[in-house]
Amino acid sequence: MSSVSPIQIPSRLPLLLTHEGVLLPGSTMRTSVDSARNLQLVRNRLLKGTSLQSTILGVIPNTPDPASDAQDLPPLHRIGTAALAVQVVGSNWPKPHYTLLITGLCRFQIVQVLKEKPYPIAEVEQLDRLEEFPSTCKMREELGELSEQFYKYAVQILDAVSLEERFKMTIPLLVRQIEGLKLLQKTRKPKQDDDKRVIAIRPIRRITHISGTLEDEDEDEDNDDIVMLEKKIQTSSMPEQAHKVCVKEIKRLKKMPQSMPEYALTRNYLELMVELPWNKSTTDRLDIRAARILLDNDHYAMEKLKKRVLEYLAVRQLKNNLKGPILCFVGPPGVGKTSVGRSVAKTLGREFHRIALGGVCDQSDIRGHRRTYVGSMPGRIINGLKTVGVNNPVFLLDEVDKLGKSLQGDPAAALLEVLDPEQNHNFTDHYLNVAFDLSQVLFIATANTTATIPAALLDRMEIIQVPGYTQEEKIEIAHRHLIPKQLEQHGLTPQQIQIPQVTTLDIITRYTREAGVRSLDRKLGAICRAVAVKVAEGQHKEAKLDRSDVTEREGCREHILEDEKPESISDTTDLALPPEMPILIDFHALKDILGPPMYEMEASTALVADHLVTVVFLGKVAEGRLHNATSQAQHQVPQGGLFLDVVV
Ligand SMILES: Nc1ncnc2c1ncn2[C@@H]1O[C@H](COP(=O)(O)OP(=O)(O)OP(=O)(O)O)[C@@H](O)[C@H]1O
Repeated sequence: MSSVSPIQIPSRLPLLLTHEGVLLPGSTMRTSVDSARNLQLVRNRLLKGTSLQSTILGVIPNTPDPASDAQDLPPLHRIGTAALAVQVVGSNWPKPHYTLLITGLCRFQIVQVLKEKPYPIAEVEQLDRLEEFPSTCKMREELGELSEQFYKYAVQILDAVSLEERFKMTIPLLVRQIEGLKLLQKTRKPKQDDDKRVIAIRPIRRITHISGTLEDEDEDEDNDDIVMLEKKIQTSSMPEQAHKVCVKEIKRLKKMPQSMPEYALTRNYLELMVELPWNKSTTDRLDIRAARILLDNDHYAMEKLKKRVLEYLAVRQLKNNLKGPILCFVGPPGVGKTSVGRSVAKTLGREFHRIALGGVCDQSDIRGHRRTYVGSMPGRIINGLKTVGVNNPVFLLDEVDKLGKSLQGDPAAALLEVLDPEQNHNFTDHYLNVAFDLSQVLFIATANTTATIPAALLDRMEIIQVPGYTQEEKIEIAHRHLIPKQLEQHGLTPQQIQIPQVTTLDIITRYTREAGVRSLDRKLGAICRAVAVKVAEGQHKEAKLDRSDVTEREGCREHILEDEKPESISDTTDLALPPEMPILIDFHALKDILGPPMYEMEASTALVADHLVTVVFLGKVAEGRLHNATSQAQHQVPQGGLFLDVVV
């Protein structure tokens, strides 16, 4: 018991009759005042009275005040709460109305009603010691507040004057509350990433801190991620310098509020750092004989290129860790430069990554942006390493001759550091801001011409010219590589389609004009698509001419009479017949699929058969066309004839 003498409430109290909610000692509630007696009470006691005593009211629960004061006072609840009116807010519209903010002080019991009008006044007996509430009775207040929602129980709690009795009443209510929360948790679906620890912690959190539970869960997940990230940093095999930076950054991240924009930036940075293949590499398969077979299998002709690539690989086999030259394949489009690069990666058993440099005019594309920039990210080299996941891939720098220049710097200058074997073991991307060792990466560059490659870059590379193909080479490439690839892509088999060499020659001479084979490949794709439709529809009628007929007609196709023409692929008149295999692609089928020929034989090459010496004069033409025209002319010179190629 406290030695301080208890505060006494007045022995006569004006009564405020309420029927919504129960005010318990120590709690605060807002109550609406709109009935006659209660309005009188507010006007006379609270709005007119100025002493502290005039603000103390007796709040009687469970007793509705009649609408008019002409009616008798209803039977009053025996026990009430003495309350302090803290705030009065009122309005006269649409009818007089007040809202009171009242704080419960202590219980009292009505001894006798002294007056009924204009508002009831009663003689009361104080039941609680008033000074106990703020200090020792905190528990009682909390228990009271928690059970406020249960109106009927609240009235009973109010009636329970002795502390023991009050505990007896509130404990079952608390147990019910806890059971309810447990049930709620069971019905919630557990998240996939919830581990046992999280589940074990959550029920406790819910009971102690019910509001904002979802936010807590999000925070938990984020914290778990950071713990994982920290573990990854500790176990990663990054160099010491990078490790130090990561440790510093994760310390900052832990202290940072998640709402800060820098939080996401730092997190992304650390995630990249742990993902990078600092020490992860593939083992090279350096078998020159196997490499030769693989290169020969993948590419027809290109002897010079293949020879140099094999030399390069042989030196690598003999001397590991070669700081050799960077190979740069230069040639017209579609001659297989990229494709050879891919084969080199395959022969070495390394990962392959292509970096298209065409149109790149900002040096941060190569070297990344500093982290202070909004939307900063690493450059293409570091991105490529993250994609392949090893530190010794084959990087194909495609189209180095198409690098641009702008106010944002010269990307070619940034490439100098990447390609220099003396410097690239310390390559520093602006985003990472720590050195990454690129010395294990095998760089191969491709270009269409050396004319536009910056001199400093050209100086670091060994140029290997890849010339265009002759017609014979193109026919071989088509039949060995392109047609089987197209058939496979279109789900066709050699039993369903037959493309004779003479047709291929027709495509090469009449439908394409190129040094490489890309257009040829596209035309073959178009043929395969058309045949795929026929095969799928089952509406094809076999072309009636056999292969010998085709050979006979070579050179005099234009003179075939209309009635002698074989039925073409577009003839679908006889729908009842099943398709007869294989579908032969002859000149007429070609015309149906690809349309009329785009190029006719050039006069200069058509006439060569009659002359022993042919001179081809060519003006200013593209490199690819020049080679193509000369190779066509060379092809047409009869046995024993002399071919003279004069370029003006
Ligand atoms: N000698 C060859 N043997 C087999 N296929 C070839 C040969 N030359 C080119 N090809 C095929 O031609 C296609 C185009 O080749 P690729 O993309 O490598 O050309 P490119 O020279 O890199 O062209 P660009 O300069 O436009 O990038 C590929 O499908 C490739 O397989």
